[in-house]
Amino acid sequence: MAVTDATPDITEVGRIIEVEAGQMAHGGHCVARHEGRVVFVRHAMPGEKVRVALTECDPGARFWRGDAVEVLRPSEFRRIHQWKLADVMRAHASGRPPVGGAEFGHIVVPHQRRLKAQVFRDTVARIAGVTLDPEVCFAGEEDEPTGQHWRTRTAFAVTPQGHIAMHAHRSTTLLPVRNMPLGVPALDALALWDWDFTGAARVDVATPANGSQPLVLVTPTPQTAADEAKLGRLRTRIRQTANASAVEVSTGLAMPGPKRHSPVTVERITGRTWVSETVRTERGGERRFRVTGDGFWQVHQHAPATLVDAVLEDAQAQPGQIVADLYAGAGLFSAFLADAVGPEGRVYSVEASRGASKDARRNLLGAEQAIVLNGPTDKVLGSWLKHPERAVADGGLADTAVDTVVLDPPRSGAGRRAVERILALRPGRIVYVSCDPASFARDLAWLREGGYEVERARVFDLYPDTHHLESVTVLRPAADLVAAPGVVETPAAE
Ligand SMILES: C[S@@+](CC[C@H](N)C(=O)[O-])C[C@H]1O[C@@H](n2cnc3c(N)ncnc32)[C@H](O)[C@@H]1O
Repeated sequence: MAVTDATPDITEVGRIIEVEAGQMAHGGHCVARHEGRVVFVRHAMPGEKVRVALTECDPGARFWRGDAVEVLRPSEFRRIHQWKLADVMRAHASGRPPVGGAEFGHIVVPHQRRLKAQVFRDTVARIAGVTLDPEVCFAGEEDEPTGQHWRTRTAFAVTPQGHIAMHAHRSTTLLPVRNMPLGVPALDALALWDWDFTGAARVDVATPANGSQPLVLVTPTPQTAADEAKLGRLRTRIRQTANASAVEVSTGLAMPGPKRHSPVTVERITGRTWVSETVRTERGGERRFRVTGDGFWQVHQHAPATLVDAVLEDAQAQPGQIVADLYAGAGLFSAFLADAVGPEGRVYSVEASRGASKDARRNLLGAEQAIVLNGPTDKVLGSWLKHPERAVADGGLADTAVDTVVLDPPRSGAGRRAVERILALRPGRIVYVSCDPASFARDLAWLREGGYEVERARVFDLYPDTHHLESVTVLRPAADLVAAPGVVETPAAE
């Protein structure tokens, strides 16, 4: 059943064209041409000949979009999509769109990784003007996993009838779901498809990788939030269902603040408003973290340990050094970096979200060398540059230099101002963790203009069956570097 909330204002949607799929591009689509026009084709693979159902095809548009719904000449790396609702072939045959979020499910996993590395290389070369040859890594120990059962964080929309659902790609169409194969098994065990979420707009689920108590966080619709009787009914239904559940589960309401950017308030219904995560690393030992309901946590069950090991390896933090961990969330990297620099060193854990900084303070308890600074990165760095003498007790640098900057910004990247301020600190090493190759490439171009060069780049497949990728790149002042193998200048796009 598809619940369509809006009809796109496009002509000829659904028309079938035949194309040869070209390179995989950032965003998860192959670039193809039809009668001189570029068509972005999802669910295809480079080199395949496919029939495409157009999903956006305004006659005046520079490019169109479509889904490959029939394969005339398949790639040797194609497989049958393992998630029926996300499989475009079966969806098309039953007259509905596929759910978004598993657009690489038709590709065998090792080839998904090759394509992600190629997308990273192409995007960085086009935007930053440098060709990086990244090492390709993945999370966990499987050599050739199915690509499923890895998500510990999942967000669902809610239909007007109160059922959890997912959106079709670039659409307001809601598709109710009865399983979520990318989720860890604990997600299916909750059977959220049988809960009644009437009055809710969104449901966020955290199913911790260590198997501890999951948390279901329900965001009411604005109408429900404004009506105490409706909100009360939603609360009661959630409490009764959670209490009757075979699985012990925490539940809460995520209440938006009065203004658009006000922080969300998490109200407990059952259990607790946070989850516990355990991160077992090779380089830094094991630590436990507390993450409040709406706070950021890496999505893949093995991502926290994988990224901590990568950051520790690349940062090479030494006892007594000063490290700035920017966009630090609940203090994941800060905690391990604090152990690496020891009591003589210092780690500044800089994070904009108040809730995440509160978690970071708890997670870093006992590490006197870790200083949590709550505020936007560019503002914190701006105040360091303006008042370099400010005392450590006041969040300042006390006239000391920053040895290493680790940054892990959101999808939009760090942006010009933050990059300029990182450059002004002149760290000996910058470790850039990114989940978006385009914003990373834009920031990288500025870092290179500022005199830094890439020493090493790695692409991590932390989002199997999707087009998303994570990268970890180390930069050092160009003067300190002998040209790294596999880094080649390419002309940047205008
Ligand atoms: C990709 S997450 C990384 C969190 C952490 N490094 C981890 O791995 O758990 C990005 C974090 O940046 C925070 N953030 C977003 N904009 C920010 C800004 N301008 N300054 C500081 N933190 C910001 C978000 O709240 C989020 O916690």
